[in-house]
Amino acid sequence: MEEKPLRNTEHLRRVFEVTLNRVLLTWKELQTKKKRVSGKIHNTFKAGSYSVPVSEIVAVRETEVDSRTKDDGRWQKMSQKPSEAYPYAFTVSCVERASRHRWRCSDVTFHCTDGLVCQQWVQTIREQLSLLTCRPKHLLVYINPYGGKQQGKRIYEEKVAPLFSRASVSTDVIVTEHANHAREHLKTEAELKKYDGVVCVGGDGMFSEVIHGLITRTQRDCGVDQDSAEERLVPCGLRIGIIPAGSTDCICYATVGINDPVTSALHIIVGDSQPLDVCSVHHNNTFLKYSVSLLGYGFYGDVLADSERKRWMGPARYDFSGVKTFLTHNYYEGTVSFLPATDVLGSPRDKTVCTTGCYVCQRNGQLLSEANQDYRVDEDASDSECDGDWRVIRGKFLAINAASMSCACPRSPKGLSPSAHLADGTTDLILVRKCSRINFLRHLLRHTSKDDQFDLDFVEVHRVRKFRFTPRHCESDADLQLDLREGGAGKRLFSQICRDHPACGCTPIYSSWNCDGEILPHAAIQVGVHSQLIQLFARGIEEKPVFEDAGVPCVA
Ligand SMILES: CCCCCCCCCCCCC/C=C/[C@@H](O)[C@H](COP(=O)(O)O)NC(=O)CCCCC
Ligand SMILES: Nc1ncnc2c1ncn2[C@@H]1O[C@H](COP(=O)(O)OP(=O)(O)O)[C@@H](O)[C@H]1O
Ligand SMILES: [Ca+2]
Repeated sequence: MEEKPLRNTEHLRRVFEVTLNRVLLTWKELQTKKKRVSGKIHNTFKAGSYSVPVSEIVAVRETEVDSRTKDDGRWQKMSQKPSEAYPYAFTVSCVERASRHRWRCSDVTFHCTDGLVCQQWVQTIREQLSLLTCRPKHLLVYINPYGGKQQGKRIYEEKVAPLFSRASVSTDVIVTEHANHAREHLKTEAELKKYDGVVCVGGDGMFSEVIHGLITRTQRDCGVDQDSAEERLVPCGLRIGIIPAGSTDCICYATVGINDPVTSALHIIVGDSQPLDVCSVHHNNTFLKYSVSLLGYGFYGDVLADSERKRWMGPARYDFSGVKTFLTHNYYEGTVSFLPATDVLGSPRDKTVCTTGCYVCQRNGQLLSEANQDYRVDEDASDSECDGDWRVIRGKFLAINAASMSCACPRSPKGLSPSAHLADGTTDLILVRKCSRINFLRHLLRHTSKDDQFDLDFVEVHRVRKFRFTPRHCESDADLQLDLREGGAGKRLFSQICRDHPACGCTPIYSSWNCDGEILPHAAIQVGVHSQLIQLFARGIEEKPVFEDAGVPCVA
């Protein structure tokens, strides 16, 4: 569609030619300005051409024309009122990129002389928007009113709901009444066919509830037994959106680039899709949990366990428990076995970062489905240093972390594994061996600086498809006999008792797993990555936000 001339209110004294095709809405300035250079008058073009991708238009509406106009923050009368010269107007709301991956909804108003033309513009833009089938129309929203600083409800009502309604996205909203409310509702009751997606308002724990409900429901509907670690899981049909209102918001931060509710709402509205790997966690052929970000034993498990008792502190509980756990300096013995991902592009220390449209994720996803590989956990893998493709490492560990994504968050903007990929079918297994407090502090501090946290001789990192961990005390009878002879059993039993009595100061022999911020009390687990099992309303982190802080959405 082509029309001219139209005016937009950002530049009220300027006339633009506005064009619309399937991809772009563009407005080009028609007016020239006279400039005097060494006594001669020259015509010069000022500013020029502006455009916004149709895919980033949130909504369009006819606008009531006011006889006043705003200039530099003050209302002024113009010599000729726009309402007289251009009595009709429509407003396009679109995505505007601000700093640090933040998106905002910005309005551009176009004035014209003819009412019919104005209506035609609105109708045509609406038609274009209706062709964008990736956009959700009806969403199921769960709000955790107790997540983070307990602002979930307010954040949704004040920042998100108005945007959804402007974009004509309808919603069914459930404010959860107890933990696991969302999970159970999704598993059993929710009429999923009605919706184009599920949105959670909360932190990583709330997201975890939603994926558990959705994945479990999908597997049950498809007759897949979740208890079998070898089963190929069926991908979920519904996309998931996260409105960050939690304490760490790592999943949101690592998939969008920022934990900002308006940005996430806009990614949902424009219908972005980002596939995500999911780890399944089993113990002896019993399904325990799914994880998409961090599975952490030792340090992060202990931080979480301690912090859960201090929920009343809000997000600051992690800082308190972080310092306390650091000072406690517990290490844990056991065996880590893993299946390295040898046939993939990328490695944990290659300094690449997973970004929008990531080639590594696309290629590895493709390779996996072509090869239709089935990496089965070899239950007979012995304690040898290398067993088939599996590698086995025994030792004393301060932390065992599996990062299936970077785990970037406000505390560590580059994350636990800065080069981990969202959808490459692997997880980065980070082993931090027992070391001095000062060395461990060096390692931790490097999460917050440019220095490489893996470049330390007590830290190693492997990109893997599967792994398992067996704590030392349940390794084998032979170990138990040896331990008994060494007088270890008493200490061990004592430690087991003292786990529940931290005041006595004994060193516990077990940690627990931090599974996306939820405590997993089992120490012995086996983990497998399911490539691209779920889809988020996100697009990964945009490499170079185009024209940051521009006054208009996109300057051509
Ligand atoms: C002395 C300086 C220490 C600096 C250490 C910085 C390292 C931070 C890495 C944090 C990785 C966080 C991974 C994400 C975990 C979340 O899933 C989990 C739950 O989030 P939520 O549901 O939103 O509450 N958060 C945590 O486990 C907190 C870990 C904090 C560790 C200090
Ligand atoms: N209404 C509720 N009351 C209490 N706990 C809830 C409720 N809804 C969800 N939860 C639980 O709250 C926990 C933390 O939620 P989350 O949204 O991740 O906040 P945070 O980031 O502060 O941990 C999750 O384990 C979730 O299951
Ligand atoms: Ca991954």
